[in-house]
Amino acid sequence: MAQLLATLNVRQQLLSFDELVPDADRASAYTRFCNELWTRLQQQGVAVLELVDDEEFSAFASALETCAVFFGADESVKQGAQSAVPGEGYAVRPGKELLAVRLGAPAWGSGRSRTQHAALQKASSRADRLCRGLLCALCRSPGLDVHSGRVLGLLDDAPLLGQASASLLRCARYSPDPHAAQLLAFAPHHDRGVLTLVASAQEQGLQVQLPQQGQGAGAGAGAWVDVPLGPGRVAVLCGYSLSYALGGLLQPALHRVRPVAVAGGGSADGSAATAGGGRVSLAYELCFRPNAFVDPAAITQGAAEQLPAAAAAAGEGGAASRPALLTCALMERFDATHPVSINGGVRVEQAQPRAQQELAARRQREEASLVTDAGEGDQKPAATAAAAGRSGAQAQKAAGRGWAAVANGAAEGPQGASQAPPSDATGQQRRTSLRLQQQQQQNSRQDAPAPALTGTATKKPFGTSGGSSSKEREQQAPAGATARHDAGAAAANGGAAGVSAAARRQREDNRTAAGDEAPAVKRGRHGRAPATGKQAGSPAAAPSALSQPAPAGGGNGGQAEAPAGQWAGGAIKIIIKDQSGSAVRFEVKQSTRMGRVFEAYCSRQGLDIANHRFVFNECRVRDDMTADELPGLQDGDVLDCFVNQIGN
Ligand SMILES: O=C(O)CCC(=O)C(=O)O
Ligand SMILES: [Fe+2]
Repeated sequence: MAQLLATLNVRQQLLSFDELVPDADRASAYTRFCNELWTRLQQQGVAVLELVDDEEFSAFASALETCAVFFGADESVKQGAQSAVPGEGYAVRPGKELLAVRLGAPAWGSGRSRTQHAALQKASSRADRLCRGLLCALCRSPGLDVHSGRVLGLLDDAPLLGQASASLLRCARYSPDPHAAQLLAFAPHHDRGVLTLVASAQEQGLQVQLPQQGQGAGAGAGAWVDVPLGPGRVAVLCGYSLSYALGGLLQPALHRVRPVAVAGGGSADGSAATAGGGRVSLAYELCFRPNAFVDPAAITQGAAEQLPAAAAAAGEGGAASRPALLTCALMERFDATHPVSINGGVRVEQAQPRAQQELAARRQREEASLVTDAGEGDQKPAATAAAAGRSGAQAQKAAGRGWAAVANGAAEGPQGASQAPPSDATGQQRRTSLRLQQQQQQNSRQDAPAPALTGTATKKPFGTSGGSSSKEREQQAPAGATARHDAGAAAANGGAAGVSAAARRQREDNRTAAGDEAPAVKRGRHGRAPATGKQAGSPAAAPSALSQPAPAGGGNGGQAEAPAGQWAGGAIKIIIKDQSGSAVRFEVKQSTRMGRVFEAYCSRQGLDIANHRFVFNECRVRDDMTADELPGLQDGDVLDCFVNQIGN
């Protein structure tokens, strides 16, 4: 079968390699494997591994069965799969159900749930081992040729003793509903992690878009192709974190899931793999640990000779222009450049009644001292506009926060890594190209029936896909935005929380000014709303002016950057926007603790604050920060509110 030619036999060429004395033949077979893997990821965005007859696949197969049984169980069993570990648990999303498990996390539920948890842990552990082997192979490939420790050293130790790993196994059952078949089951997205392994008993469903940028871009660029799965096969996809770490030498794979008709009817054949109907899949996402220091320049230093040219071809300036970042800051960057969750806009369940009451009382007390007003925002996701319009200097400021975290002692860096804050001189160019890429991706999402992956890795084997499907609609992926999913976010961002915990401030500001009517939010340069004349160090910025309504759209002469003394007058207005574009405006003083603003915002919007995070200049804003601690915050600036979703 043609597809088999495109698969890589892992048993012979990867897993057994390290166990055997590498004679010359084996060594060259291994080198070929490494090269094939690298080339496929570069040219196709995906490699399909053949695990047939390999006991490795049995863990995946039994985990797929376990998932099918779980998804076929009644609600009480599913609701029992709740966990205190961030990002874990069971969730229902449009067109699918999801179950997420973190390697090393304590079991949830009891009885059968525990057995299921154990089976999923076992599959995670196998997948983790496989991912590490593949990562090692990529580093050893002639195409890259860097010491594998530079990348493997950014992962957490596995298994961790009594701790949940940053890596995550995400199980999905897609709806067997024929109406849902009109929609994409998983909208196009990048995975945020390092590598993702996908397994499914069904051959069809997963599709990848052939790279449009970088060395891999060639014939058929931008076309959607089927990734043939089924028993014994595992797809390997490059995630955002690896792409960043390698300075863009590999592009993150844009992939999606088309719904496929899978007959229900349970386990008449003795297999539960189709219980209840619908395609079942496993996606193991290997992630860097939250406090790892990802330094693309250090990682790719001295790599294969063709890399400088490849980096230039990657269109984003290569490793040199990618600042070294902690994983948690990298994840904020991911969120800011992938503002739309593929399951976006899902309101999370309300908190428990008692906790809710307490929260409400506290909010009432605090809200009395905050002025808010709702405004109509433009419908473009704020982070996209901000990311696209930000200057290199601003991006550098944002990157600098990663360094601040290092100073707080939460970070580690590879030996010999440069300790100077990196520059981001081409940030603007990179973001522009990113936006272009996103637009191109969006444009090409209407492709219809895709060719399957075939051929060898040494040539670009794919033709363009023809036609377009008017039936196909994407779920919740507005124009201009590349969708993301939030797997791994909680764990990775947990590092940010850890960084912040020590520094909680007690000084709070007390009262802010009286309310005013919300003007429509307009963005000026750098994605900012026009500054008003009463602030930003203008002569009018006197304390007495604080109790006056802010003139809407008043000018400061188009000044993009406020003078350093902008806080001298005391307060500015900021805007918080959610992913739908609706905006709420707040007036804050220098010493206002941002947590209070977020609580007031969530209270007003009926949101559970525990499930939301706030981002300014691509970096998460911690609750304990005061307004003047947000570098560059000016009157009219927009903070984005994102939903932390469970397991996807
Ligand atoms: O179900 C699949 O085939 C892929 C799922 C996926 O892309 C993900 O979980 O990130
Ligand atoms: Fe994915």
